[in-house]
Amino acid sequence: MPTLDFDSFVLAAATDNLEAEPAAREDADAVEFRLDLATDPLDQLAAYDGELPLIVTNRATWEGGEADDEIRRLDTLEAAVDHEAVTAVDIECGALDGSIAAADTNRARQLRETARDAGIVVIASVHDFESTPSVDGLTELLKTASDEGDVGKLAVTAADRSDALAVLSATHRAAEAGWTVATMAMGAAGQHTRAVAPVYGSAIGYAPVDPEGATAPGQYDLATLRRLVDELQ
Ligand SMILES: O=C1C[C@@](O)(C(=O)O)C[C@@H](O)[C@@H]1O
Repeated sequence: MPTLDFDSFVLAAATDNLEAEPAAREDADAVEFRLDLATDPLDQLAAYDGELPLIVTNRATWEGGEADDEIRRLDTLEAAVDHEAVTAVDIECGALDGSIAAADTNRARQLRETARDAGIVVIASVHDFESTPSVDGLTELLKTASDEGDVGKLAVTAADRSDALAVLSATHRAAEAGWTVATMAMGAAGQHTRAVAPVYGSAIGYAPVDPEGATAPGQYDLATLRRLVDELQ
């Protein structure tokens, strides 16, 4: 099973069903397994014998996902990082930096250390499903996220081209500063950033394994994102 260091771009195929992994092999470098959307996620993991390394995500409801019990959410994530196919774990930045009052910050930090001890990359993520902050605001968020994780990930919602451009500018600034980041603007106005942000240094892109199963607004299908990224790089 290859491990990924995120020094070069990683295309993650998102799914709630690990049995679909063979369909992603041609275009993806990894699978993002969305535990919060999956049925029996730990059983699926135990049965996983696919080729692609896994990024495990158990997205909290307070960050746009479906995992609503914070203790159970982190327990499941901790059990998941034990699997040998797991190369990275996504932990919401708000759970790590204490900015979400309800989050069990200590647990999340403990999980981060457990993951690092096991050689697993920590992706500290921030999502904004409403809007796009200013370039300075985005840069600040990327700084915090990349301080908290090995990769700082930021997905915001673009209403127009200026928002999309702000995401690209902040990505460029972050890469120039030497931070490892992953960025994208969600929504139709931001769609092209999914292909273009990697040119400015974004280390991860996401597309659904099943085109009907998008995990965020504005995602391209997997083959399209692979082709666009490869052509622009
Ligand atoms: O954080 C991200 C990025 C994402 O929200 C996107 O916009 O493609 C998709 C999610 O599955 C993933 O966890």
